[in-house]
Amino acid sequence: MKLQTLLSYLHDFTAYVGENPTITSIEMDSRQVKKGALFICIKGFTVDGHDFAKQAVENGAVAIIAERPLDVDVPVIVVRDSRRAMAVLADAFYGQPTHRLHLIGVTGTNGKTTTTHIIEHIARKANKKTGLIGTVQIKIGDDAYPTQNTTPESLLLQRTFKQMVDEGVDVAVMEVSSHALHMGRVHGCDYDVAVFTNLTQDHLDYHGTMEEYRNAKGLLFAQLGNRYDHKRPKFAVLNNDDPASQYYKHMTAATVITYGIKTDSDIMAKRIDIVPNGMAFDLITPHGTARVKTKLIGLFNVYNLLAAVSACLVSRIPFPVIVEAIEEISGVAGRFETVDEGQNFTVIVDYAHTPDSLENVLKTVRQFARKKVYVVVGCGGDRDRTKRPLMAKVAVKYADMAIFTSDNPRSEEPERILRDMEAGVPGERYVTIVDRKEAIDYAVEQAQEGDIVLIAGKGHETYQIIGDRVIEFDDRLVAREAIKERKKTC
Ligand SMILES: CC(=O)N[C@H]1[C@@H](OP(=O)(O)OP(=O)(O)OC[C@H]2O[C@@H](n3ccc(=O)[nH]c3=O)[C@H](O)[C@@H]2O)O[C@H](CO)[C@@H](O)[C@@H]1O[C@H](C)C(=O)N[C@@H](C)C(=O)N[C@H](CCC(=O)O)C(=O)O
Ligand SMILES: Nc1ncnc2c1ncn2[C@@H]1O[C@H](COP(=O)(O)OP(=O)(O)OP(=O)(O)O)[C@@H](O)[C@H]1O
Repeated sequence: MKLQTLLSYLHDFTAYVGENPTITSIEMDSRQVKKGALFICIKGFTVDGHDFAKQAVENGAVAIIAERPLDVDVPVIVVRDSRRAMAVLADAFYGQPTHRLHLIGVTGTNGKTTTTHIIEHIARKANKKTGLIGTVQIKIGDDAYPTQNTTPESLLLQRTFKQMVDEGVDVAVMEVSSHALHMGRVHGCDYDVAVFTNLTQDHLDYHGTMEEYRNAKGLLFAQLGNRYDHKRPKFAVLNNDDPASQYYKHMTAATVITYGIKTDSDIMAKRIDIVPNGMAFDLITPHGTARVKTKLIGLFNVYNLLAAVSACLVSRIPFPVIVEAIEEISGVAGRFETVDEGQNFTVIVDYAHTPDSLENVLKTVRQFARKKVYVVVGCGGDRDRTKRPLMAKVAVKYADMAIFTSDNPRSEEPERILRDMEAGVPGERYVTIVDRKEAIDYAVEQAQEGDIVLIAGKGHETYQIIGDRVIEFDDRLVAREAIKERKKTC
């Protein structure tokens, strides 16, 4: 594609005089640049891409997008916000792939991964070829690819959508983080359905206030009428039991479909019961009503199921197919995943890493706990500090024994993170063990017949970030080993 053609998609840049080279690729990392590339300088959080423009040119870049003029021998196009410009250019360069996909975006503090996996499962049951983008992985059909972010940067995102189109995907479902919405990573995406799960405290280190956080999520539902933004969705699927939905309802131009348990909604769950190995509830929709049984556990998962059902119904998946699919779905990796080595107590690994998700998961554990509940929990470093005392409070409130430990301390001193947690529970009973493996071992050693050990915070993750080291660490494997060890010594 010619540079000038590509630039015609941008409406906010400083015109340049010079050559009109053919662009054969777009890159944001100078190390990936090959001959013919358009290099986009992104001001990062750790380094500034503008500093790598010369290296990009040496590697073959034929034009540069930047936020300021640069002294290089190729055309430099100056834009106000290169991250947002990148999203528009990537969308154009890859042939606006989301126009050719049925795209479902899921946002909310908790439940994005679970809801997207349920939607993927239902769509597959309806014989659709699916694509999935989220925290755990990127999937195209049965092929899985690792990913770093919940919502990737726009270049990877649009490249992935293009691959999905090429491989015949019909339904693409993705998690849309508030960071991605705020940074413009999803600009250019043409959503058919936008889903909201819930809004509770998280990411205030980035967004500052709950209002800003709510507004960032709202961008998924808004029609801002600006070519930089993603198109408005056709349907907005909103959790009627969450107050933030009222705000999104008023700001969206999409057709609103609501779901809920407490508030009268288009799609509802009633008569929710805990049954052996799962739950049963009446699923009430405009397309039919059925008593469904699911292997998923916890009221929060009823919400996730309702969100997914609503998205699938507006995506014209038949009700009977949805019901059949729900009954089959087992859990999502690291979400309420049990570790079973035949021991006489229960060990659950869960990704709960916000006060609200920890509370939900502990309430669920409490519902079926016959004896003591142990929780092993920590908080991430370099992330929202205000969550720490709140998570400690929740742990102490619902568990018989809370064991505070390290999550991913990143560049922070682990002891300092733990002190922040402890500040939330003065005078309460808890144990602090900095080393996560030792903390898990301790909980497993303490557990007696019928007890439940919940290991919270890292779920599916297979690593731990301590300082600048990324070490192999999987709560499920560590717990499994601890249980085996315990059995040997018993
Ligand atoms: C704060 C943030 O969003 N950071 C993201 C960002 O990293 P960064 O800005 O630090 O990038 P950088 O490393 O400083 O580099 C700046 C630029 O210089 C370029 N560069 C760098 C070195 C070089 O030699 N040459 C070169 O060209 C880089 O390619 C980049 O374009 O760009 C990276 C590449 O795309 C992202 O992986 C990274 O996300 C990190 C991992 C992250 O944790 N982000 C969080 C805040 C986030 O986005 N989270 C949300 C949701 C989480 C949730 O819901 O729980 C998410 O969607 O993941
Ligand atoms: N609807 C929900 N409401 C509250 N808590 C939930 C809900 N669904 C899941 N959870 C809890 O939150 C944890 C994370 O769930 P999930 O991975 O589906 O959310 P997420 O939005 O993708 O999180 P993240 O963006 O941080 O990856 C689960 O392990 C569970 O404890």
